[in-house]
Amino acid sequence: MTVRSRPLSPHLQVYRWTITMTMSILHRATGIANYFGTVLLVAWLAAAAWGQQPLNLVNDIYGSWFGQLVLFGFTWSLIHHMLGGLRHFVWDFIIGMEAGQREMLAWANVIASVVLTLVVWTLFVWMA
Ligand code: HEM
Repeated sequence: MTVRSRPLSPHLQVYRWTITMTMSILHRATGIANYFGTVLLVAWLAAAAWGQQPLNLVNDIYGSWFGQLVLFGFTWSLIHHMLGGLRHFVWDFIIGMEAGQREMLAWANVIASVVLTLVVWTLFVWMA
């Protein structure tokens, strides 16, 4: 029996890496991060309902440099994911799908997520 060489589907390494590919992965990654971040929010609310001592403990943990780093990341993840969701909403109207527009929307998502996260933390954490 002769073995015919079949066409191979292109491997991931064949593709040129694009910002839209990165955003696709980031959207799912931030979605997963949002699940874990929501657990942190629930833990804080549960501690508050439990009493002053558990609340102080959670506040101390969240107020540490590591806690602040995680909360900053969670804020960025939420905002980045929300803006990504709005990007999908825009696409639902078949707008912003052309070459160039996709990249522009992707960069706008990245830049706006960083700017908005800094605005939220400046107003509600650093200046509060
Ligand atoms: C804590 C809040 C949220 C959590 C835990 C969450 C979680 C997730 C996860 C895990 C995915 C990936 C699903 C998959 O790829 O199979 C996802 C996708 C998605 N999320 Fe969220 N999400 C949250 C908030 C939001 C918000 C606020 C928006 C809109 C403003 C949004 C819009 C979307 C959209 C449109 C997709 C689908 C994207 C696609 O089709 O590729 N999400 N979300």
